[in-house]
Amino acid sequence: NDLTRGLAALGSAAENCATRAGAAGLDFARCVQDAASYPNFLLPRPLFDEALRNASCRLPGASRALRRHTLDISAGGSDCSEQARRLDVEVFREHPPVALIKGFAPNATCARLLLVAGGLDSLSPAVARGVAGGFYRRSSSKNVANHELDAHPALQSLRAEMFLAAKQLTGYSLNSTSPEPLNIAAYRNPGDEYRPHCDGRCSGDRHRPGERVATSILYCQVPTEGGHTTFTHDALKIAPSEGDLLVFGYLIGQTMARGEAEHSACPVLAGGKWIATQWYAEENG
Ligand SMILES: O=C(O)CCC(=O)C(=O)O
Ligand SMILES: [Fe+2]
Repeated sequence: NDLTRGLAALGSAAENCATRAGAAGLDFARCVQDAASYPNFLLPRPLFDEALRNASCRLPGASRALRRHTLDISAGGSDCSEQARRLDVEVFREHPPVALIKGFAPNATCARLLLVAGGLDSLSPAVARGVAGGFYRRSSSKNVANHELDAHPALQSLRAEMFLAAKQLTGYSLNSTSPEPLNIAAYRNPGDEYRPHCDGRCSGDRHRPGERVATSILYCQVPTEGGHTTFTHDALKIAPSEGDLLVFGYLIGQTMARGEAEHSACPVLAGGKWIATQWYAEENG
């Protein structure tokens, strides 16, 4: 029938376009749309997004950075000394930004964070779209309350540095006085994943003061196979190392991005993965 044919066409168009999308400038979503003459088959939008996302997960190798630069951040240490750090940054997209900071957090900081969170066994099935442990988000997670985090100088400065880095890499003014809690998430079983979604409102309309505009993901454990973070609409496939921090924003001028904000965690194929996600709200709320 039409749906089956449409899905097959989408799938192969997506594979095809994803392989070619390594070349800068190719609009992956547009390529798939044109090749599969979507929406002629009248496929629901989520199926289109699924096809894009599955193709981006199956891309051979990872995306290459457009450019690299260094970032100097200095968060006041617990002894009030200024500790300046110079970090290597890989930029994968300029607007809205997607950038990976290499070696952001040492192993010991991740270990401390996990200890404070109560260990991986204390996490509960993650909730997405109001459903826990569902098909949409197969992982487990937990929020670490701000007062728990702030009780540990190493974690307090970890977060201070996250905010500095996120501000500098996005250029947004972010609310650091009342941050959202840090979210710990683990993908422990083969097939665990987080299907394509947006962290904020990917509505394409004018942004509202004080709403969520950026995300950072600290990768504390990366799987040996699979589990990449992908940006569905431009076939970006990020392959971080342990300790790296991914920062991405979803504002285009004063407008909330749409497809550019959509991302996913590909299914873990081997090994385990755990991350710490910080969501950032704009300052004027
Ligand atoms: O696990 C990932 O790579 C993505 C996680 C994510 O999208 C989130 O925590 O909002
Ligand atoms: Fe997300």
